[in-house]
Order: sequence, then C-alpha cells, then structure tokens
Amino acid sequence: MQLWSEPEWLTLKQGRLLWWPDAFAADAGAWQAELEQSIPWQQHRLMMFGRELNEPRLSCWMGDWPYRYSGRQRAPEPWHPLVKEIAGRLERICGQPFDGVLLNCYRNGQDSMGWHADNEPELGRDPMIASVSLGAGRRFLLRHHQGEQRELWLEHGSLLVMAGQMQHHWQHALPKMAREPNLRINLTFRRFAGTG
Ligand SMILES: O=C(O)CCC(=O)C(=O)O
Ligand SMILES: [Fe+2]
Repeated sequence: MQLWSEPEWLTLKQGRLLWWPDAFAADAGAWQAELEQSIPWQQHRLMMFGRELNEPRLSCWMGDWPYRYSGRQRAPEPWHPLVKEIAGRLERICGQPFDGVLLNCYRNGQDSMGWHADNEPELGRDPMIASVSLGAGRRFLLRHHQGEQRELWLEHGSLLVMAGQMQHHWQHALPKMAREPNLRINLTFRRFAGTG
C-alpha cells in the first residue's frame, strides 16, 4: 500500500506542472498555525474600472527584492525563518533556489484571485513558480490562450509547480467558493532572474 504520493510531472500544451498533493502533509498543520499568527498580513488595494477596491485577500511580499505589479512597487518583508526553511525544501525538490515569495491569505471562500499569469519581467523567460497550499482546499483553474481549461484541487499540504512556458501561454485563477467558511494560506515562491 502506498501511503504517500510521489511528485508527478504533468505535460500540458506549452507548459509543465509538477503536481504533488501531499508533499507537505506531515508539516502542513504546524506551518499553517505559525504563518496565520506571525506573518504581517496586509490588506492591499487594487484599481478596477477606475475605482480603488480592497483586494479580495490579504497578502505579504517577502524576500530579497521588491515586487512590482499593476504599476506599484512593494518593498519586501524580511524572511520569516519558517518561510526560509520552506524555500530550502522547495529548492531541493525543484533543483533551483527561490529568493522571493508572495504569501496570500484567503480568509474564507469569498476571497479569491482573478485570472493572471506570473509573467513579470523580473522573473525572466519561463519562470518556475512553486506554490504551497495550507488550510482549506480550493479549486485552481488554468486556461490556455486558445481555450483549453484545466482544474486542480489544491489541498492542505500540497505542492504545485508551474514550469516551462506556462506563464506565457496559460493564465490561472483561484475562484470564489461561496460556501467555504475556512481560511487558506498559499505561498508562491519565485526567483528573480538576475540571481542564482
Ligand atoms: O492562491 C493560489 O493558489 C494562487 C496564487 C497565485 O496565483 C499567485 O500568488 O500568483
Ligand atoms: Fe499566480
């Protein structure tokens, strides 16, 4: 009987995913409890149709370099020791270092993230994005620019790595799940293209 799943590479049209549902199952509860308490979660604002709105989630940018998106720049928070440790685990799995991470806190199923690609120029061509999920399981949607769609279930302790040309040909989103009462934390690790 196999108790622990193995990481599996899924090949998509113009992209690759490493999918490992219980990668961190043994640590996920402790990680969630600590990060919920000790990350300086912030409510950021976004511009939508000419109006400023609260982002439908809390977040925190951490690492070695500032994060630019939607024309704004965020200074990084210093590495939290546990987040640094997780970055080290991911480096061994993915075979490359990570020097920045966006932490997202979805307070319940009303929180979400819209369609986007992680294609900031800082990340360079074909970036590897390693995403760790803690807490409530949520749907994760992928869509290719020619129409193909995929859906994954991101559960507590899972790892999803987007690699290859994913960020150039696919977008991803975390839709609302109205009846989900529980919190989810997600960490998406990235690497600044000028380093490592
Ligand atoms: O919460 C998630 O699983 C997705 C987060 C994401 O796409 C991002 O931070 O760029
Ligand atoms: Fe993303």
